Amino acid sequence: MTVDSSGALPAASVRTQVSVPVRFSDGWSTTADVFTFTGLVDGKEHIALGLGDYREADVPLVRPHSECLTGDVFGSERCDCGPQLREAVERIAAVGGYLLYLRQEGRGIGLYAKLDAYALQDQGLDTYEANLALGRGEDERDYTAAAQMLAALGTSRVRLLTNNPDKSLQLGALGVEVAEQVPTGVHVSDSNVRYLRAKVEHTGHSLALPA
Ligand SMILES: Nc1nc2c(ncn2[C@@H]2O[C@H](COP(=O)(O)OP(=O)(O)OP(=O)(O)O)[C@@H](O)[C@H]2O)c(=O)[nH]1
Ligand SMILES: [Zn+2]
Repeated sequence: MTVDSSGALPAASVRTQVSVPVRFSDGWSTTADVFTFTGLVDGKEHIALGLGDYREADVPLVRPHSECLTGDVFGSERCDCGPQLREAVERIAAVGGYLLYLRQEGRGIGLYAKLDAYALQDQGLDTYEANLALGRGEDERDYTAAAQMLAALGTSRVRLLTNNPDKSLQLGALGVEVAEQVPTGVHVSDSNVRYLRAKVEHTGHSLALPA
């Protein structure tokens, strides 16, 4: 986590706000206000989507979603990212809030390293062991930029849409008041069940999986 010596979050501000019509392949559609930022600590091009009546929401529903090119864009079934993203956009639009699309591919190790980790998983390592075998952390994500984005959007209190306790802990430590951690659905398949089980065992994700 990155805060200055006074413990304050470095200031960021909204750079651009632009309206984008969104339509998923199943036909469901909405309009999102897409926000870009200046001053984010890691210099990455994270975006926020304002969905539904986000301006009016008392405590907005917020999902910090880590980028997964294979799952979000190509529909890979090795993970649950694509269905979680689809679910999150609709649920947030229903009540008002933000989807933070964070450029933290591969839990922060990047796309090529994630694919290297997949190759190691095919030899028997689990998703966390594979990162370590590559000389990387199990999970290298830092949510300072996410906290900056929320501050820039004028949001200090959120309902956090996640099963990942580390997202709540880190954002809480960065000054975001997490009024509630709201679980996402469990999108389990034969292809991703090992990956989901490893999340429960290694990082305490709140996921009810079949025995
Ligand atoms: N290193 C690595 N990253 C993976 C693997 N499978 C998926 N990912 C990445 O894991 C991240 C998943 O992020 P999120 O969808 O925010 O999921 P999460 O941290 O489990 O938390 P919630 O979904 O909010 O409960 C994405 O960045 C994916 O690219 C893997 O096998 N190895
Ligand atoms: Zn994924």
